[in-house]
Amino acid sequence: MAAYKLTETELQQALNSLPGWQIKEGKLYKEYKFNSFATALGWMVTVGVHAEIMGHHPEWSNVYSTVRVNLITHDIGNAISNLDVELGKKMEEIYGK
Ligand SMILES: C[C@H](O)[C@H](O)[C@H]1CNC2=NC(N)=NC(=O)C2=N1
Repeated sequence: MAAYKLTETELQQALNSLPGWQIKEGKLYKEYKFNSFATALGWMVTVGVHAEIMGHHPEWSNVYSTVRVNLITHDIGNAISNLDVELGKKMEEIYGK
C-alpha cells in the first residue's frame, strides 16, 4: 500500500484511537510494558510478522519487559503516514489479545 503524509487533523484523529501513543520528536511513539521478557519478545515476533507482510517496519528497542516504539515513514522523508497509524493499530490489537 502507498504511504502518504497525514495532515495535522488526520494525525489528531488517529491519536484519539491509539491509547497511550504520542508524537515524540516527530515520530509516533509508545512505551509498552509487559509482564515478562518472554511476553515482550512474543509480541515483537507477532508484530514483526505483520510488519513484514505490510512492508512497513517499526523502529523499536527492548529492555527486559519494556518495548519502546517509534513509527515513522522513511520513504516520504521521515513523516508520519497512514502506514504508521495502521501498524500502531495492529500493535494495539496484538497487545490486547
Ligand atoms: C521497499 C520497501 O517496501 C520500503 O523500503 C519500505 C520498507 N519498510 C519501511 N518501513 C518504514 N517504517 N518506513 C518506510 O518508508 C519503509 N519503507
